[in-house]
Amino acid sequence: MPSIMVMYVTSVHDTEQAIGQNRLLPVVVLQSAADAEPLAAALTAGGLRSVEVTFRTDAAAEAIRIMAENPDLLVGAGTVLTTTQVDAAVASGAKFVVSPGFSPRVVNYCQELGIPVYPGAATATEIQMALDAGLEIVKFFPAEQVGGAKMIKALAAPFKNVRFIPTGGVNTANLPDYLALPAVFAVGGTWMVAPDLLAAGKWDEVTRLTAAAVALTKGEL
Ligand SMILES: O=C[C@H](O)COP(=O)(O)O
Ligand SMILES: CC(=O)C(=O)O
Repeated sequence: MPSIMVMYVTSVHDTEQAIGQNRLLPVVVLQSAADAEPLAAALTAGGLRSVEVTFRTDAAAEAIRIMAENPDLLVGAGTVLTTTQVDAAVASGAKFVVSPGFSPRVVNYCQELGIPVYPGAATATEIQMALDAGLEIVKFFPAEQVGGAKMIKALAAPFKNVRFIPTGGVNTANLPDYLALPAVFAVGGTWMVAPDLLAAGKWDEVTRLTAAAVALTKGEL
């Protein structure tokens, strides 16, 4: 095996620890890589250790590269739909890959590279596909629209070892419903990194919302 494999295998544990520590995964859509550094600083100041930067914009790869330089932040790539994007994410220093749905091609490729991958699985069939691929942590997207915390609770009954990262429509009002479920590994969302906040460079507000969300995960609010 190439030595790069050893590096990634080590990082599976580190990755899960970093995401699981906060149980919170901000989903970032950055229009400009120039915002990557202040955003990383704002998130870590709010107490977060992990972030997903989506390939929904052309700035993604460069933003990941810049944010990955922050030693306090574990940076992953989101909205990864192709193996070409996996390559771009890895080259930029992404430590994990997230997809909205289940693509055997993307999953297989990530596994070949040894980079942790969290594909979307929102039905029993998709969860079984993930299990067949040897995965037990999946994205659950779009969470609120497909049944929310109740749906996860129902799916967790037969799939006892599966853990979910619900994303889509989560906010401070429904966050506690998700966090109350042991099957929820972490909760994803944009509310602390809303596009209008990023566009306006409101980094203090990003930190405030992040800190409030982190406090919620700790049951402090
Ligand atoms: O994966 C990202 C989703 O689009 C989440 O967005 P949202 O938290 O604004 O619903
Ligand atoms: C929705 C999601 O998880 C993603 O875009 O990666």
